[in-house]
Amino acid sequence: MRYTPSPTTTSWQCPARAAVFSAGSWGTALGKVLADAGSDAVLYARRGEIADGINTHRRNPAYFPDVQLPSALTATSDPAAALDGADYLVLSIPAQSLRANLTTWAPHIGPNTVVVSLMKGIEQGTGKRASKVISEATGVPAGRIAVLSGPNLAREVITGQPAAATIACPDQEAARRFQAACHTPYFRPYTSTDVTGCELGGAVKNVIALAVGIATGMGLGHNTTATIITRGLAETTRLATALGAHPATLAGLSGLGDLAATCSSPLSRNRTFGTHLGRGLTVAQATAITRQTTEGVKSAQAILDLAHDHDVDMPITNVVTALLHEKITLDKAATLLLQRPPKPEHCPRR
Ligand SMILES: NC(=O)c1ccc[n+]([C@@H]2O[C@H](COP(=O)([O-])OP(=O)(O)OC[C@H]3O[C@@H](n4cnc5c(N)ncnc54)[C@H](O)[C@@H]3O)[C@@H](O)[C@H]2O)c1
Ligand SMILES: O=P(O)(O)OC[C@H](O)CO
Repeated sequence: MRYTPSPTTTSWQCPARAAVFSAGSWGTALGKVLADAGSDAVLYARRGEIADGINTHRRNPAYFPDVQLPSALTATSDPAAALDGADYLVLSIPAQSLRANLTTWAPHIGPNTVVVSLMKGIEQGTGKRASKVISEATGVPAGRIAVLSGPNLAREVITGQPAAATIACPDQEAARRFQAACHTPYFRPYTSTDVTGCELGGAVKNVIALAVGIATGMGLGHNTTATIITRGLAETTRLATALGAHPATLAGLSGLGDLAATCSSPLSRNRTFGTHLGRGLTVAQATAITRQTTEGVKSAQAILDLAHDHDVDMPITNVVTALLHEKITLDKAATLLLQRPPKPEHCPRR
């Protein structure tokens, strides 16, 4: 039986105005969530034809041509117009392009606008999480920077299938307000103050999903993928807690929840990219057939550098990074993981 979402209710409606930058997969899906929650949502689209498609035909022709969008979700190609009077700036662009884009957009951010990051990547070269990049590039204080992360495959969310997420912000009131702005009968956000755990759970799960994809592409079965997921969560938790995260966050929606969804779904771009590698494609070949943002490919080295800086052992991330740089073969990757020295299952750093 197909799941049919119940009609949108008005019980959580709030008159917030949210500007979502930009109109890719997750931006469009979260824009619809905000509109369905009763918020006034506007998408910023770089390409005029996408904004036109949304305003005229209620469709995003590039990302979800088959999905009808609500009339409360509008679009513009003018960043200043999108940000005019916005209570929230919701950012959903590739993490590596964040700093440069914010330099252009920052002058239009209002003095009370809360910036919400949906991004699951770590900046190359600096090892910085999106919230830190936002604070540096815009001067917005930490209390006005939130992160939303969880098991949120965009196509499932935009078609109204039930999902939940974590909204983390040092200012609990700001998190609660954004929770109200995006709470619908099919999308249930929880609040947290653990921004570090939330962001690292989201970024590292992409690398672990690459590893699961590689194993799947090599024809390996569920014991192998379950082992990668479990040990992947262990190394994610080691890194996140070394950087100050609460361990419970990694067992929550933005940790285990997202890891489970991403590692098990063919909708995941990271898992799919890994599958291509596992089937023998080169990184260049896999990149050429991947049209959308695959954060794990760009963030793996930065995550590994962070781990080295904090003396944390991340064997799966290490092997995935070596494969992405074509320093080892697939056979060597399996050997490297399985022939590590024996150790107890639970160790804080190793
Ligand atoms: N798709 C999902 O299911 C999903 C779910 C949760 C989180 N995320 C995260 O959201 C972020 C965005 O992912 P997505 O899936 O929407 O990607 P996408 O590839 O579908 O869309 C990316 C968007 O960013 C824009 N963009 C691309 N390069 C840009 C640049 N250099 N400067 C400015 N804009 C640029 C594109 O025009 C597009 O609107 C990623 O960090 C991803 O990890 C995605
Ligand atoms: O398609 P991916 O691999 O970027 O994953 C999408 C989301 O992060 C799942 O929560």
